[in-house]
Amino acid sequence: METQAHIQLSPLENVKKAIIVGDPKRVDTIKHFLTDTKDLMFNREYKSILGTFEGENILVISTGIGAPSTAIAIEELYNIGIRTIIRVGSCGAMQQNIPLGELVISTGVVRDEGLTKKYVPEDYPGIPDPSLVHQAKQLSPDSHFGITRSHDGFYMPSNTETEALWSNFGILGGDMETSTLYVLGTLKGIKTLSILNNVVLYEADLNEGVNNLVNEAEVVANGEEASIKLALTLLKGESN
Ligand SMILES: O=P(O)(O)O[C@H]1O[C@H](CO)[C@@H](O)[C@H]1O
Ligand SMILES: O=c1cc[nH]c(=O)[nH]1
Repeated sequence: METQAHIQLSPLENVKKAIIVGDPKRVDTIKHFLTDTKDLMFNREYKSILGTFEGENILVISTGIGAPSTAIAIEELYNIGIRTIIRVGSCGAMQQNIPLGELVISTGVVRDEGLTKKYVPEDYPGIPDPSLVHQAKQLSPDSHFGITRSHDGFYMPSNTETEALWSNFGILGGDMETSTLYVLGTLKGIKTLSILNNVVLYEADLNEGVNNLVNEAEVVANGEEASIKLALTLLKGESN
């Protein structure tokens, strides 16, 4: 198989599981949790490494921000033989009871972006692999499980109103890649899950306990670490 145009990878022997992240810097963070690591490629927004977690080979790659670059990554990961993908991402909370650094695990997603509508009609659901959700609930019962929303416009003037609308329907948090992962995953037969670390409180829910910036950074970093450990443990248990 030819090297894939954007991720610049070819099939890797005995590598069928991947973690995707938006931010290329998070690839380096995850590297600390792996052994036998090898830097692979860094082309455009796609930075990749290979490593081992408790005997399991794991590919880690960044997608950049948003649906189009994520779809390219997923298509090309599929082409090189990846069949389970967990997103280790960040989100903004859409409920006031979700503190910074707590995990939101998406059990379904509102497809409020443009790209997946070009693949399937709007009525098509965005859902993860049910067995990964089940295992995540057992491993991390205190995480927030529920529906999330993926969007295209981080700085849209209408964001406050749009988020209030979806918050009233019980949506837990927002990111920009989960819907792409879930829709393409279902279409292609890739097992998927999205684990999101909350980095932004909903509305003005800033309480005094987390008002200190240093403390906030630490709490968010702890959440990121928890999301990485959960993803790696889930991938290790996967029989794919
Ligand atoms: O932290 P990552 O994984 O990039 O995820 C979130 O952060 C970015 C926005 O700042 C978007 O990509 C959003 O989905
Ligand atoms: O508020 C946020 C934070 C991260 N990602 C988003 O899409 N929104």
